[in-house]
Amino acid sequence: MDASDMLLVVAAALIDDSGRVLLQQRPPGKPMAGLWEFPGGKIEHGESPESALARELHEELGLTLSVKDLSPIAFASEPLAGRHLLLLLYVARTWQGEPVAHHATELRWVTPVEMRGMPMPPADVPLVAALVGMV
Ligand SMILES: Nc1nc2c([nH]c(=O)n2[C@@H]2O[C@H](COP(=O)(O)OP(=O)(O)OP(=O)(O)O)[C@@H](O)[C@H]2O)c(=O)[nH]1
Repeated sequence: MDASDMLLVVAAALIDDSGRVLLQQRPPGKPMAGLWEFPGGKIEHGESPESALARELHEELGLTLSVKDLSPIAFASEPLAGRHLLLLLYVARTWQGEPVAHHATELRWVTPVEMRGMPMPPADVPLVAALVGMV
């Protein structure tokens, strides 16, 4: 597999004071519409993973985060649509602003245990297991 077949995606588990995590629902018309995911997206050319994630959180939710607020906790490695997805999950407990769904159908704060009952992309299943142990 060539490196260009690799889809590099960063995502964040934003954790509030009561230990709930923010999920967003993928909108109709997109692949995996209706599934719940961690906010995030693809790393663009010239970006570090952390700066890509700060940009995505600003675009998708209107939040401002410093790259210092992002801590890596887990990754997923999965075939996806003829390519290979490497999904890097970070956690953040500090940010500025209130999340607003700019791209998603809906936002929901859930406990890691509640997350287990929500339909999510296949790559997210092991990430949820990792979160359950740490939040
Ligand atoms: N943000 C995010 N993406 C995920 C998660 N799990 C997962 O498999 N993905 C996949 O990783 C890719 C994220 O890139 P993206 O958000 O920029 O892609 P997209 O299809 O929504 O947008 P696009 O059509 O504008 O490129 C998608 O293929 C998405 O399905 C997750 O928890 N969060």
